Amino acid sequence: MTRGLPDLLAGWITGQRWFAGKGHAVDALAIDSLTELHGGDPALLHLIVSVRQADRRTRYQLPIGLRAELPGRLRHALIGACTWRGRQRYAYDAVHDHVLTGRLLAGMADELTVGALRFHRVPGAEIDPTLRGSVLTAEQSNTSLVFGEAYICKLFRQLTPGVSPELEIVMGLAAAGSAHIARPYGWIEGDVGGEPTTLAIMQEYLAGAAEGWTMALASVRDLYASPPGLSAADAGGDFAPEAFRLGGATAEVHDRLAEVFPTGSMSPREIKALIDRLHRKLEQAVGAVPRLALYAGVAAGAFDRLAGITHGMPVQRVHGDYHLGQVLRTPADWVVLDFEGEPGQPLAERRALDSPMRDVAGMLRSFDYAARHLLVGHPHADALEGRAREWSERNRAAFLEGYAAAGGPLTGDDMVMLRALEMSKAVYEVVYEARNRPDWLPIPLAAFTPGRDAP
Ligand SMILES: Nc1ncnc2c1ncn2[C@@H]1O[C@H](COP(=O)(O)OP(=O)(O)O)[C@@H](O)[C@H]1O
Ligand SMILES: O=P(O)(O)O[C@H]1O[C@H](CO)[C@@H](O[C@H]2O[C@H](CO)[C@@H](O)[C@H](O)[C@H]2O)[C@H](O)[C@H]1O
Repeated sequence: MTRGLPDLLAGWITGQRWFAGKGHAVDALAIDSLTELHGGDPALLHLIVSVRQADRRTRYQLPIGLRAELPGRLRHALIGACTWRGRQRYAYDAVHDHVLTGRLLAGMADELTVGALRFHRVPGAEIDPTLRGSVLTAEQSNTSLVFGEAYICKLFRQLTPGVSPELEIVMGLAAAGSAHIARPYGWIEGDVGGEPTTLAIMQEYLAGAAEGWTMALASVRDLYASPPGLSAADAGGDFAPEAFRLGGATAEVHDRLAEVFPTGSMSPREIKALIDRLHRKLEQAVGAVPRLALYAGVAAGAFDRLAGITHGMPVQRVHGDYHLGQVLRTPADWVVLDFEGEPGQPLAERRALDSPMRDVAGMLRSFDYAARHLLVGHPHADALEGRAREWSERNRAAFLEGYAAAGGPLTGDDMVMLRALEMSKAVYEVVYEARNRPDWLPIPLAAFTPGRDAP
């Protein structure tokens, strides 16, 4: 059997970008399920493992390759040597081996069931099983494989039992003919904790598209390099027209989501519960990042102002983790990716109806990130601070204008909700950056400026 494999994996998993428990020791790693997707040499094992860290248990999906000899092209993916069925094998991260990832594509094309894994093809979609897969090199919470510039297949790393909100939403929006999503082709499902669970989703790969984050950064760079005194509007590469258009696309996506999925209203009692929840999350975040205590009053004030909303607020399905890295600009329009909600949150919370301001808040935060991230470690950061603020405010305003122009609601109550949710997102980001990119911590901390109201 897999003697030694759990130990090998426990040593390796903590170093992976997608590992969510950074900063805490791994007490134990157990293999919950093992499916042999391809026998022989190379072999492909599909593992679901549980990682125990103090009182928390997190499940991860690991496609593992096994070979008697490891070719040079796979050295970087090596996990270690182990014994498999009495033979010495090199275990490695199989996502880097196109010979093995082809099995996933073929599984979806042929709608196979292999052991506990069920491969699905979207009705009417044609999948070419011969395309070669390669790993997308992006800063990601998951791992995506691009097959021949035609499809992109996202393998969820951290697993939460249940159908992924992303699959649900992409299928719903595709059926409704939304122009703002990448067409779905297939998905992989397995049982986790006794529940059918989405393990991977494959969509159309938008080969020529530019990421919103990259476009925004190019614009910020242009502004920083322009002569002093030139405004963001006059410097080359102004992003505001794109921010306006993105606001419009966001309102259209919200509109479609409200059409396809249930909607509701958040009562004043539920708003009170939301205020309590936001305060609780703030306290937890201060526990995790004590420096946040200095800024917590600004966030708490914004949360408390929600009590002034006396008529309730409309709620619906939303994106949940909306930022510039989740939108792609194709020649035609903006396309929205990754409807997963905040990674690591319980599934019920990620699927719950919420204020569409949650997404508007996420994107406003992202404009601030884009403006400020080049200042991290910059020798002239203080001198550029004013320009960062100008860029951020200009693009935040343009986004809101585009949102409102396309029918997105932005009443007084919406703005109060927006401010509270923006503060809540910044609190989340403080914890996220402390764990993943400590150098970036000043970016979300700068959000807690007293009296700063959206935009
Ligand atoms: N359909 C697509 N076409 C082209 N690139 C894509 C597509 N979907 C995702 N990407 C690229 O992959 C990156 C990560 O995708 P995402 O769904 O956000 O993964 P994660 O949930 O792991 O963050 C995106 O930022 C984008 O650059
Ligand atoms: O991996 P996901 O895309 O689902 O989201 C997580 O990682 C994001 C970072 O890649 C993080 O976003 C934060 O950084 C972005 C720039 O890299 C910035 O545009 C976002 O505004 C900021 O929140 C996201 O919060 C996290 O959930």
